[in-house]
Amino acid sequence: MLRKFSVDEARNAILKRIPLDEAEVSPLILDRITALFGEPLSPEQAVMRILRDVRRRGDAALQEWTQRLDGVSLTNFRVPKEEIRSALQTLSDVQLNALRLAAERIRRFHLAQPLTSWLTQSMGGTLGQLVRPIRRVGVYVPAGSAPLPSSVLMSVIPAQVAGVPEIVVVAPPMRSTGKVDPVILAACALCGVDEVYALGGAQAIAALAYGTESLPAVDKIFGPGNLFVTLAKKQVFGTVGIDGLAGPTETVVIADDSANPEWVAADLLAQAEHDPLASAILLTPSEPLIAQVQEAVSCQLQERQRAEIIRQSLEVRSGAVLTADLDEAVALANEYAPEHLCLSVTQPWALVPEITAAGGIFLGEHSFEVLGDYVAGPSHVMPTCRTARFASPLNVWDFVHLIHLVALDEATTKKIAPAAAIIAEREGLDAHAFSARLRC
Ligand SMILES: NC(=O)c1ccc[n+]([C@@H]2O[C@H](COP(=O)([O-])OP(=O)(O)OC[C@H]3O[C@@H](n4cnc5c(N)ncnc54)[C@H](O)[C@@H]3O)[C@@H](O)[C@H]2O)c1
Ligand SMILES: N[C@H](CO)Cc1c[nH]c[nH+]1
Ligand SMILES: [Zn+2]
Repeated sequence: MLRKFSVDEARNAILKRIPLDEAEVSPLILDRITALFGEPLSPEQAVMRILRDVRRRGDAALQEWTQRLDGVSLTNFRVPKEEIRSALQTLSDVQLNALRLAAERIRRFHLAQPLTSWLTQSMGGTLGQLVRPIRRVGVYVPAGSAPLPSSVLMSVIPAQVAGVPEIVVVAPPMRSTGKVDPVILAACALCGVDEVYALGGAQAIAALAYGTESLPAVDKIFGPGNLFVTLAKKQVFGTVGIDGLAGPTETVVIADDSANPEWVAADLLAQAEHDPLASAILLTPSEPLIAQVQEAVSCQLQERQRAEIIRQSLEVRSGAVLTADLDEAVALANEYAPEHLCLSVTQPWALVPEITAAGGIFLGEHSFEVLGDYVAGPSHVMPTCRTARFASPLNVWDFVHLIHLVALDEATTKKIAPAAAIIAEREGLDAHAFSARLRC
């Protein structure tokens, strides 16, 4: 059931339930942690334990955590290259063509993002910035409750467009076989990735960050994941870079009377099926629409295969909120800063100038979010947990870093060095001032 909230109720309930905040984590998750770890721990503490252990004991710890959390006993995590290549044969032509179409559109979108080094001679001598791809990156591909080959494409292709030379993929092993799901391997093969490890959760993030006997560390970690993956990325930041916190999916739909309630309901349920911690919120000034969407949700839910997950996520971080008007809906969305913001209103473009925080905006009923998940073109790896207030969706700039270049000529040096000396003296840094004065 999609519950109805006033704006104030929503602010005090669904909108403040950010899963990274320990107090807001559902009791179900805490119970499972207690069962797994033998004592009550916060998700953050549980993740810290796993990270420390992998850092200390390398592959032995990976084996133990993979057994405990994913239920399989592995001694070799690297997927043989031949297994990656032959996974392509497990796909039907129709599936392969769909992935190819997605890959092509994702590549074209990212090729349109300019990555430019530049030099200027306008400030005396030469100044500039060099764009350098990151040398070795790790891409996490979720597969705990569903294998997401689309996430391979959405991270690997921007990395390739940026010119990253070494791309490593990690994905949890399947409980049934201990292997990475062939559909994930097929997506890797399609992109030409041949370094893949059967590792999931916080243990995979630890291996990428610290390195183990079998997995050389990377420089930066990318990709979406559940609460544990996201907390692990947050905790290893500094040892390695991370793209951001692309955790449990969030969708906000702003709708008016013109919206099709069936479609709105379908879009909310689509994201709610990702995770019990996913968030699916309708913001609308239309009371009749809320009733119609509630009805459509209840009806569609009966047909959905992942109804149990959807039910949980509708309980925790989801609902329909009655706003005074569309302006209030936009203001609330800006406060929440959702990963996806869908505008099912007659004039979606009119709202865009007012939107200040969201991972991606989907305009009109024909730009529904599921297209963004797979085939629209932009990466579906997007900021969650209110980080869209300051973070961006995954893009080619995430895979490079800048190096500044300073090559001043003598005349310019003589002109500006005295100012450097004066500032240094005021800072009380005598050796700096001396160095500058020597050149004046
Ligand atoms: N924001 C984005 O861009 C984006 C994109 C795609 C998917 N997602 C999100 O990715 C997530 C995928 O989650 P998933 O669970 O299906 O797969 P996952 O691969 O992210 O996580 C599975 C792993 O979590 C670990 N784990 C599970 N329970 C644990 C526990 N109690 N303690 C410690 N570790 C535990 C296990 O090691 C397991 O391998 C969803 O939340 C989905 O919404 C986000
Ligand atoms: N909705 C997810 C992003 O939050 C991406 C995804 C992958 N597969 C299906 N959906
Ligand atoms: Zn999705």
